[in-house]
Amino acid sequence: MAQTLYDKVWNAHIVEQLGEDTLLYIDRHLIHEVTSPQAFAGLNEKDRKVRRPDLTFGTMDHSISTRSLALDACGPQNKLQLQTLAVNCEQHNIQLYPVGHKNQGIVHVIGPQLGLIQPGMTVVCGDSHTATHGAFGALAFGIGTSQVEHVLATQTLKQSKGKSMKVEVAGKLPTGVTAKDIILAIIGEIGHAGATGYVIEYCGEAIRELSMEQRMTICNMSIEAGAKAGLIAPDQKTIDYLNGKEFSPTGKHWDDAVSYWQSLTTDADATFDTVVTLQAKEIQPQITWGTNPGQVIGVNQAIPSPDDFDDPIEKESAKKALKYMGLEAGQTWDKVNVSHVFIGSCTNSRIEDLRAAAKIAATGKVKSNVTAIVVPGSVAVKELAEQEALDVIFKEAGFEWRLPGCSMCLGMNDDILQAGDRCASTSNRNFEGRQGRGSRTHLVSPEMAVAAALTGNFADSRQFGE
Ligand SMILES: CC(C)[C@H](C(=O)O)[C@@H](O)C(=O)O
Ligand code: SF4
Repeated sequence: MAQTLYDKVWNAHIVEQLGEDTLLYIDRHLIHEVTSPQAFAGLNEKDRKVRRPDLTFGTMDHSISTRSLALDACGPQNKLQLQTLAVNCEQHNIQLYPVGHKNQGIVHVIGPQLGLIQPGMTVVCGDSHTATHGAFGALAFGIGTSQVEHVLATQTLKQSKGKSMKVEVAGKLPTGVTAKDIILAIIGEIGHAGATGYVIEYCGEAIRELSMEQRMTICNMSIEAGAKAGLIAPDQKTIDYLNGKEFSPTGKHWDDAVSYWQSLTTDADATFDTVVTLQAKEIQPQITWGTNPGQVIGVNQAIPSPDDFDDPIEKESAKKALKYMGLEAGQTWDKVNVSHVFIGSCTNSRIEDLRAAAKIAATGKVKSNVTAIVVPGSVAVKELAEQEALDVIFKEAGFEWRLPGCSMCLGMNDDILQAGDRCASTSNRNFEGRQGRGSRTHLVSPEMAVAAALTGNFADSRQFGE
């Protein structure tokens, strides 16, 4: 029978069928300080060992400071959480990349960067943005803390199979429009719960043309459309990206792996439960105006009115969102001033993001009433950016250049906004209070974030030219 990529990866990992559910083998388990302590406590209580410590990798990312390497820089609670991760990894023989290690960074940035994520793998992490790794054609999804314990103990996980959705982005993307704009436009189209219960496969010319890092930006936000996971079939770009990475296979293993990876495509006659098609040429730089990622419009569109929505729930939600965001129907983006700009997060903190941002930053200065920070996704990204002197460009333009971590994406450290602050943010969530109580988040691409920093309001990044 014809199979989708999702079917192929799923079927290759079935350990046992348990009624409606399936016990899946897990190839890679990533852990961080926030969702692992209770899982380890559970194991320790029952005197269990980690079944495959060699398949488990840890990093510190959420609760760390972006100004100091000291574990106590963000207070005793954060320090305790970080130390607990270190003790657990030590005790269970798990490779940890703590603050100060050359491999440290946001969990979804370091996994791919180290070659830990390969096509056809099952990848889990106690973190909803694990979907990022689907960019490699790996079935990757976030799990809860009790499931983290289950995977640590057994290297398996009970799952129910999702429905399949094909999202095709046809044709070529206009110049100056980015992967972030594609995924925001997709979520705008299907809604923030539009893919609930589905695994999405992204395809079409515009997706094929994206680099691996751009594909990660797309898959990263699958969860923001409600999807269980997002996938992109591996191709030559995937193989080239993985070639020579620290944990990539070598020699004969590499050749065998590559021929397996090349089989990981959806069969031509396979069918999906739902198909959505977008025309790439219609996508323009996107900005969220509301408090979920589906409340998004193009930079040249005016803020909508609740009356524009027929659905009573959407109408009400728009009304509430506009109030919270302090916006008025009909307002144009050039009239919306920002107080903060955040470039970072597992969506947009990789080297290509920083290069694209720096190119625009080089053309001007951050407005004096705007606080703008750049937080690289990992130590490796930071070092590469510094080799390329991107940090110099950012600092000369008036941006702060920070240490790697999740930072202002969710403010589990001291990078927090105050009530009423308005932030152009390259992250992935814009719900009420996400970056601090009462703060207002607008999700944008790195290019659009820099454009907002330089003008003090939202502006079309394409006007900054080549
Ligand atoms: C802290 C963690 C559990 C959380 C997640 O699962 O996504 C965080 O990474 C986030 O982005 O909100
Ligand atoms: S960068 Fe943001 S979205 Fe990504 S893992 Fe960290 S907190 Fe979650």
